[in-house]
Amino acid sequence: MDRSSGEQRLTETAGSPTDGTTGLVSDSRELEDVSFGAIVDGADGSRVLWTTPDGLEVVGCGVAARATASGGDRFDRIRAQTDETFAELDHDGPHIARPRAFGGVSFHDGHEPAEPWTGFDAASFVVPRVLVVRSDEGTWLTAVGETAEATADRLDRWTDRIADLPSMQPSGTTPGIAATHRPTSREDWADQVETALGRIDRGDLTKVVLAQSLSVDLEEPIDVPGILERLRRRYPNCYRFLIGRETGGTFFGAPPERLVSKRGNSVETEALAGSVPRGETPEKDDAYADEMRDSEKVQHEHGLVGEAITDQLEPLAAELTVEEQTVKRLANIQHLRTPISATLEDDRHVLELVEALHPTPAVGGVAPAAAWETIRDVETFDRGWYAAPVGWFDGDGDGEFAVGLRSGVATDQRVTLFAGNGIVADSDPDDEWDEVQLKFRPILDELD
Ligand SMILES: C=C(O[C@H]1C=CC=C(C(=O)O)[C@@H]1O)C(=O)O
Repeated sequence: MDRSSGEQRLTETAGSPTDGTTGLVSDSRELEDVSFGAIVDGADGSRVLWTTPDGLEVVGCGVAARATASGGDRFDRIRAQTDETFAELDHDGPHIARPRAFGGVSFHDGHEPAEPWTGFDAASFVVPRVLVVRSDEGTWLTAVGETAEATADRLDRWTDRIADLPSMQPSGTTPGIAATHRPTSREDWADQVETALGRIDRGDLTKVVLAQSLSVDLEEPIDVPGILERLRRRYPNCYRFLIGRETGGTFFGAPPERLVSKRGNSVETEALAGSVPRGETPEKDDAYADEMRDSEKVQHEHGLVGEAITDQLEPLAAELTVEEQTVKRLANIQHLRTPISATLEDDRHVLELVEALHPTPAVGGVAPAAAWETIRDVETFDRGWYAAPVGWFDGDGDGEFAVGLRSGVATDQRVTLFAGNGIVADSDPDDEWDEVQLKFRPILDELD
């Protein structure tokens, strides 16, 4: 371990990240099992964690290459930078352990990083210097450096550091809540929903997702890896992510919703919209689920999401399948879910699909421009990276993105949480308020 500072921190600061014009070398080594929480917990500087409901887990530390962009062409600009990085990157190791770029984009393309989003540009990805990947193909350590020697040296140092870490990381204790602040009061919310309903009534739009933020002052510094470990146990069928910046905060969450995954020409996505609580007994649980399935309002709200996704994918797909609707049950809430898969007509980068799909009406609305305008007009906080794509891609343009929901951005002793709900013609402000509060719960419950 690097103990030069006197602390047992895993720093990865040597050298400056490449801008894509100098080549990189990466190499991998198989590891015994290791606590991913302990790696992230011990890391200083840039760190990422990504886990999927189907069992892929990745942590990354340091920055071998970085791509940032803002404005309407941010996706193209990220691609241009990372295409160059990956073209110059020579990987020696199994495919599962290949270097990947992790990051995300902001909900609005005009985003400017300001508190609590300091450090989070409108689009930003890093290829970490060190990656640890766990899947059914084993656990692998990958190091990335400017030369074969630097990479081999990094691989040796990190093998030793990781061997010193505990193989089980305690999942920690809650930090305690000192105070909460709501930029959106109940009255503000009722007004915002009424404004949206007025626009829906006028025919400007049919659906808009309105959101709220909730700032929480903590009694102790937050332990984000510990919270994510506890969320793993309580929400096993959700993604989990953490994006920590050298300066600025840590964005993290446990989203239930896949935006898109792409491997070769196979694409998987889903419509996830419509919410009811869990029942206290199996009978009440089923009754809520039936109520959601039978609700014309919820089916309308859900159907708009499926239609928008298929409209976006159809021009790119040789084949498109909309599967049967199901109910996705999480520990505290149930959602309507329709899986959608496609075979692409031509070779595409996953970022092209992300750009085409974001924002789906599960977080934006229909028509998109009118929904966007309504969100900008009525919301009283900065969405930042909330409800926006977060995930990874590789040098082949394959990758996976979740929607950054059930999420928050943390700085030392403050965390700002976000949650929203779809508003359609029959929405009632009080019911919508209650559903939004349910969506704060996954992280809020881990704070106190
Ligand atoms: C906007 C959120 O949830 C979306 C995903 C599932 C169900 C939703 C709903 O019922 O409105 C939302 O579309 C959020 O969690 O902040």
